[in-house]
Amino acid sequence: MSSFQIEGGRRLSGSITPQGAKNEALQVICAVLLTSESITISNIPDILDVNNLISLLGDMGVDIKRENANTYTFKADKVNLDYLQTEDFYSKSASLRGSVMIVGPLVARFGKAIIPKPGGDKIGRRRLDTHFIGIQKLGAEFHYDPSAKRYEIEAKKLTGCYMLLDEASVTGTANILMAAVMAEGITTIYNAACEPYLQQLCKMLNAMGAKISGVGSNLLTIEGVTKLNGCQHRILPDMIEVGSFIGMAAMTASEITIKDVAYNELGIIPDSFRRLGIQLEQRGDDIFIPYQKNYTIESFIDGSIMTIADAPWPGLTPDLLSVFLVVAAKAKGSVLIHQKMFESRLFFVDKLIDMGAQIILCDPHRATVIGQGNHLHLRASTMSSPDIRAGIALLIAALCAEGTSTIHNIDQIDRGYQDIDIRLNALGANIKRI
Ligand SMILES: CC(=O)N[C@H]1[C@@H](OP(=O)(O)OP(=O)(O)OC[C@H]2O[C@@H](n3ccc(=O)[nH]c3=O)[C@H](O)[C@@H]2O)O[C@H](CO)[C@@H](O)[C@@H]1O
Ligand SMILES: C=C(OP(=O)(O)O)C(=O)O
Repeated sequence: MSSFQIEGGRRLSGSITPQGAKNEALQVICAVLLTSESITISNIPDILDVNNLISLLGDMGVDIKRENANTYTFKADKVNLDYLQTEDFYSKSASLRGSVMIVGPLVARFGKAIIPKPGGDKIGRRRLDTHFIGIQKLGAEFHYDPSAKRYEIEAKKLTGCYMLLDEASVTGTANILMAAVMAEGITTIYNAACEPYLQQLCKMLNAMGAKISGVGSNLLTIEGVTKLNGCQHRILPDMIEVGSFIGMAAMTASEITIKDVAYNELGIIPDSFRRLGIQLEQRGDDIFIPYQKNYTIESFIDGSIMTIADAPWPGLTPDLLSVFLVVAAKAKGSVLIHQKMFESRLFFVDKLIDMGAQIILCDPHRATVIGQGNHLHLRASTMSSPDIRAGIALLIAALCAEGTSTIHNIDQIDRGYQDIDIRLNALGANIKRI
């Protein structure tokens, strides 16, 4: 397994363009299973998770043509359902979380799906109840085989209904939506997740002939159709990458421009960084982050200590809290980072503490960061990346530290960040892949 060797203490400068969004790519690539016609998707990021899903679809018999580096055409006219019974399918689909979203399309189109317990980050319990209860409500039957860790789903017919989701699960909403587009009658999904990537999925499905209304809200109404057709779709820039670059620029006192960020789709992300005292300017569809000698965390209006917490969209995405946490260590002032959704995502703070950051892990969900401003001199360290977002946070810390750090297990970073070493080296970083 590869590692990164990072010589810290360099300022970055120049422009960087975010890749296409990983979490949108995983949704819309699964949606190609809903039709036998061709679907062309552009701005697909060249990252491990997405490539694994594309290869899984190829093994299932989907015809895949790579038009250029980031554009693919998919044609699912000969899906081999027998492949779902194989060991190969089991091990490949178990390795990534996004694969669970093949269930909705397969049940909608073929009345049957098999899926192992999916992979993805080990960041706490990650239940799938919302997915399965929703698809069950449409008329599917579920069996979970605990010894094989495998779900089998079958439906003779799917029928639309009203459902109130027990939580606004992102992949759960996507899965149910993809099952419902070809169910008979009307499905109403209340407490639906509504983040931009899900809106993108809705737009793509509507372009394929689906009838979804309420897009962007937490109440989706779907009028079932009997058949969907091909379409063309472009994936949004990755907002988690955009946020990671904002944090990286601030912590390394760099001046950079992040190009073509789809600013209007970033929700509360820019303002949340501003609350840490980080200046950023919208310039057209770019974000300019000026050189800042230091940045000071705001207090709440009543003078109490700032909290940065995640919440379902349009709240702050949980996937950026690790970045907020590391960046706060070099701010002036204190902040409570409250990771409400996942219970094992903050343990990496031990590594930051080893490097010299002042952080108290209050419990698995909360960490208090006492920012040291320019008094913080992080020491280089050797560490291992426990998950994708802790991985990028450690990389940011290493870029800021004095000396040469090593990060092992960088597959976890490659899972979500395309050629991150090459792209950051182009800004002046010194990262070696070893
Ligand atoms: C492949 C993909 O797209 N992964 C994303 C997707 O995962 P995923 O779709 O798996 O995450 P879910 O939205 O289902 O929820 C994640 C966790 O948050 C909890 N929860 C969820 C909703 C809610 O209203 N309250 C609540 O506490 C759930 O219990 C669960 O433990 O959405 C997560 C939440 O944005 C992101 O971190 C993941 O990067
Ligand atoms: C948790 C994440 O991914 P996944 O859901 O694929 O594990 C993430 O992208 O931060």
